[in-house]
Amino acid sequence: MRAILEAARERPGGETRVSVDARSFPEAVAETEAAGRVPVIAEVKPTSPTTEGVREDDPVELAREMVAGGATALSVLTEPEHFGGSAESLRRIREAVDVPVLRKDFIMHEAQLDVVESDLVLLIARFVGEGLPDLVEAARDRGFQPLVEVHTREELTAALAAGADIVGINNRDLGKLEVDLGTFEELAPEAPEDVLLVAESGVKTVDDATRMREAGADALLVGTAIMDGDVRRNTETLTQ
Ligand SMILES: O=C(O)c1ccccc1NCC(=O)[C@H](O)[C@H](O)COP(=O)(O)O
Repeated sequence: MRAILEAARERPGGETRVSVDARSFPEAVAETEAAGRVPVIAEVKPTSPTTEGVREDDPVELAREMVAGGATALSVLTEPEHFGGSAESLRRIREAVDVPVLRKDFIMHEAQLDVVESDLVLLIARFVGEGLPDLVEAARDRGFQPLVEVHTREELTAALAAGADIVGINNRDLGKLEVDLGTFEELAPEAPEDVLLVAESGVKTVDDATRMREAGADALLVGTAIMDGDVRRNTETLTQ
C-alpha cells in the first residue's frame, strides 16, 4: 500500500479547474430500485495488487457490456501503476455511456480533482485524513458528487462530520488487504438514514449481494467478480 500512496502523492494535478455537469447517482439508484433491481456500481478494474493478470480488453467495450447487464453506475480506475487505469479510459467511457461514472483513484490533493471529469469522485477518509472536509467541499464546488470511503467507525464519524451524503463502506482493509463483509454489517447501522450507503469490495455472489442489501446497502460496488469472465452476464447476475 505504501508504494501506491507514494505514487499517488507524486501524481500531478490538472492544469485547469474542471466544472462538471454531473449525472445524479441518487436518482440512478432510485430508478434501479423502482425497477425492482439491485443497484450495482460495476468497476472497470483492469488489474489490482490482489488480482492475477491484466484484463486487456478495450475499457469502453467492458463498460458498455456492464451497462447492458444492468449496472446503475460505473466505477473506473484511473490509477495507472497498480490498477492499469487511466484518465483517458474514464474520459472515453463517460462519453460512451449515459450512467453516472465514479472516478476511482487515490486522490491526495485538490488539484488532482482537475485531472478528468466524472460524476462521482472517490475520497478515501483513511488517506486524506484531516484534509477531508476541504476536499469534499472542493469536489462539490467543481460539481462532483463525492463518495467518501470508510473502513472504521472513526472514519465514518469523520466522513459524516465532513458532510458526506454518499458513503462507501469498504469491506477491504487497505492496510492488510483482507476482505470481510462483516465490516459493512458492523458499520452500516451507525450511519444516518438519509446517507446513501455503498457496500464496497468482496461481493462475489448473489448471496453476498443479498447479505449486503439486508445489512442496509443502497448500492454495491463490485469489481473483481464482474471483471472475471463475461462482464455482461456477471453484471446481470448481481443486479437481478
Ligand atoms: O482491489 C485491490 O486489490 C486493492 C488493493 C489495494 C488498494 C485498493 C484495492 N481495491 C480498491 C477497491 O476498493 C476495489 O477495487 C473495489 O471496492 C472493488 O472490490 P472487489 O469487488 O473486491 O474487486
